[in-house]
Amino acid sequence: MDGDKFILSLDEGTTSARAIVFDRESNVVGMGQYEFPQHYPRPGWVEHNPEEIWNAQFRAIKTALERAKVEPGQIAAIGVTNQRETTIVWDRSGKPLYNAIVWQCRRTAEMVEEIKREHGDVIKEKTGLVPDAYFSASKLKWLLDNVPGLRERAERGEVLFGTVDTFLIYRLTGEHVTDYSNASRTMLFNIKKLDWDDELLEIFDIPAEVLPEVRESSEVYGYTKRELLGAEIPVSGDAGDQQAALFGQAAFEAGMVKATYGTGNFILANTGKTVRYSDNLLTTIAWGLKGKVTYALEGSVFITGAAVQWLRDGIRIIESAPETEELARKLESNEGVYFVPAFVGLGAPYWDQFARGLIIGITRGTGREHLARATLEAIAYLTRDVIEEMERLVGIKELRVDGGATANDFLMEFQADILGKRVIRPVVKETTALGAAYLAGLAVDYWDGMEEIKDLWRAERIFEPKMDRETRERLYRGWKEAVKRALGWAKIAEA
Ligand SMILES: Nc1ncnc2c1ncn2[C@@H]1O[C@H](COP(=O)(O)OP(=O)(O)O)[C@@H](O)[C@H]1O
Ligand SMILES: O=P(O)(O)OC[C@H](O)CO
Repeated sequence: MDGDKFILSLDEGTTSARAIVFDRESNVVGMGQYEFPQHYPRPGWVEHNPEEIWNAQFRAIKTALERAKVEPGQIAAIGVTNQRETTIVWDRSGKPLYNAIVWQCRRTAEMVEEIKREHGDVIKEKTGLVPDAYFSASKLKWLLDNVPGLRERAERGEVLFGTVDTFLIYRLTGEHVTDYSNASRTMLFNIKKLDWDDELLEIFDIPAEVLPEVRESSEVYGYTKRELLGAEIPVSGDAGDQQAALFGQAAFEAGMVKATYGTGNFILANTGKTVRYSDNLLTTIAWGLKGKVTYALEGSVFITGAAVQWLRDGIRIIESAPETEELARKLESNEGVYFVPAFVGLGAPYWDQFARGLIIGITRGTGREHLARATLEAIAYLTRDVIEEMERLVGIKELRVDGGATANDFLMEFQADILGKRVIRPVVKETTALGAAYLAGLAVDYWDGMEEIKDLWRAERIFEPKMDRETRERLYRGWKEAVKRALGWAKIAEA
């Protein structure tokens, strides 16, 4: 292929939209990133304005191209990856009909509790998901039931639904599509039959007219409208951000595991062609590629890096996230202080919508450094909770890590210690964007195949576990006790 061509990856996350230009060796050639506002109309509700997402994303594209000194005509393909589950409805002109309901939003928690009682088993069997307000189905039902006139318009075929990938691809190309990995997070998609499921559509009362077409994660969906960038570029990669990160880590074989440390932590284990079920983990589609679907087990931890943000912006005991490392290293141990950051309930493996945060073990000598250390340790414990559960089903040798908080060496060392496993940090930290770039590039033969991609992956640093087993287990027992005390708290407090 042409030597001076590049791949543009759009990584639309929960708090910011990024665009990255990659070259054939998977180097970052240019990047743009813009935050967009978070809207909290009521306690526990989280929304984004789709126009604000689009504007941030489009500006990021422009900035990335400028910084890379690359013309749109030099882009061989575009890949899209996104915060998952977040639900948008728009009309055929591309105009949003309500704010996006974000994956973190809890407005449908009660609705889901009710649906779960009657249909929990069938939902788990067909979608691989644990019924929770986290997924798109209840959010879409809420919109159809609460936005005046929306259901009638939807039944007339005037309304399009999608996760953020679908919205962006619609704006870029005019095509109404999603990929298997994103569809598998809606709670409306049958992950074995690989199709939207009539029974689930009935349970959630969703008219099929609103649904996008589901495609593989690596194929040409359409071409960018000329008026946007002055070129018609193939959009040919689409995957949910966590699945894209698994791909970007070149975790192509069954048993390979990655953890992404961002706002939350998302731990995914490739299970190959096998659909594996676990009571407390999600079964999800990793990607659809060249006629084959790869599955994964996932543990979604809702709040990890967000707890570090809370130290900074909430109780303001630090000025920047990296400061937590310096503070944590001032102590030899947590001295019995634990922090369970269950701000929005707990996800995997506890799935308790009513858990709330707690800090326990405080004495007169407790200071900032204890809180900083307890926050970082909590991230590692929450990750171990998921890995323990995964190990019942798949053998795990080591953990590949990525995401903003992996810059914290104390956290990485403690993670290796508390897992008793190697933790491997790759050279390219932008694994999510890279995964989407790979998917896009493979579809247009920019890269030859998975073998070439595997060879591009490089470890930057390996963290070996150093803690003795007894200490590790003693500390972890303390964590489990702290979690027990956080469970169901919202209900207790209400009563
Ligand atoms: N050095 C650090 N130590 C601990 N946490 C960090 C550090 N740097 C960033 N973080 C946390 O990582 C998160 C940002 O990571 P990022 O991958 O950009 O997340 P997202 O894509 O979810 O917005 C923030 O929540 C931030 O608090
Ligand atoms: O925006 P991120 O990177 O925190 O990812 C969010 C997840 O996709 C939610 O499922």
